Amino acid sequence: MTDSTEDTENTAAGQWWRRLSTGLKRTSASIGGAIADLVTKRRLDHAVVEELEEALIRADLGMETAVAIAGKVGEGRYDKQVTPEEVKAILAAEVETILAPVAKPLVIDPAKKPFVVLVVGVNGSGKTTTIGKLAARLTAEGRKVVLAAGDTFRAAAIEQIKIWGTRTRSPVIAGTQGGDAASLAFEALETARSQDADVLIVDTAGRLQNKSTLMGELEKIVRVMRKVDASAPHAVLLVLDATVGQNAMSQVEVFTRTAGVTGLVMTKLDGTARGGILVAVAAKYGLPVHFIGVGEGVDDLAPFEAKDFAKAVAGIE
Ligand SMILES: Nc1nc2c(ncn2[C@@H]2O[C@H](COP(=O)(O)OP(=O)(O)OP(=O)(O)O)[C@@H](O)[C@H]2O)c(=O)[nH]1
Repeated sequence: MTDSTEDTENTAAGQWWRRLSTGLKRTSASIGGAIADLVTKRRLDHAVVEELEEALIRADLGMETAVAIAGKVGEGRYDKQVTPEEVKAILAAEVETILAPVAKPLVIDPAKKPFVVLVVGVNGSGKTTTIGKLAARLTAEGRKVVLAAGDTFRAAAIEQIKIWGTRTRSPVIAGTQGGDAASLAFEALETARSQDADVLIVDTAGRLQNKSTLMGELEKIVRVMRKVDASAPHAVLLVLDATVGQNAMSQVEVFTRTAGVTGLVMTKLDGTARGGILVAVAAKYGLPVHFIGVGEGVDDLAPFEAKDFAKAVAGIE
């Protein structure tokens, strides 16, 4: 590796770190503020540990995780003066331990051509934006991507996908609003195959209010695509909006049952003080987390990295 490549990589990594830590400011400020308030002037005691537990629960890390982490902070430190930095370091280490096993890249198997990625999630969770960002990333890596505007429920979603298609020079297979999503997915897979595409990304509607319709529609999309490729879809990504907090848990439950989710993307971590929800989801479900989103821009989606995320949540610079 030449020096200049190394520089570029360092800069890119540095830029992402800034985006991530800025994006997670609301979460880290809430936790960090609580830690500073709690331990700056007091020796560690039961009450401090309990208050820390509460701060972690408020940041949506989940009851069990919050209790476990606060317990770790207390271990062997009662009646001692600890610094906020020490507590943040323990917090980051514990969060990293929980997240490391789930931080897994989305691996595009070149033997599957096209590699079919089905994207599911409730309305407004950020599916379409994530698909656009993902298409940008994959095309930048030299892959040929085709997009399927399978959220036929909303005209705006179809338009949005088309814009991303133009931006990333990816063909978009789109029907009309109210059209049949499954036949669109079928047509998209045939087209992607005939165009020798590497990846097909399929958007879907996410009307959670009617679970049986949702289930029926997703099952139909899968069934129909399997007529073209019996192994499709090769990845089913569930897009979760971090701002919904604990509600994300029930979404994971519904979609894993109905859509055979293989991995998660968590968006809008920049818009909430409760980014700890990612930790709670990881601790409970153990599903791979592939990407996180910290903004609306094309560069605001990055592969999920446990150590960086843990440091950002704890507010370590
Ligand atoms: N701040 C922030 N906004 C995001 C992020 N990801 C998506 N958004 C915004 O969230 C809104 C909803 O995103 P969409 O991509 O339209 O969501 P969707 O799940 O496709 O929604 P439907 O088309 O209604 O199913 C848009 O305004 C996006 O710009 C993120 O990581 N951070």
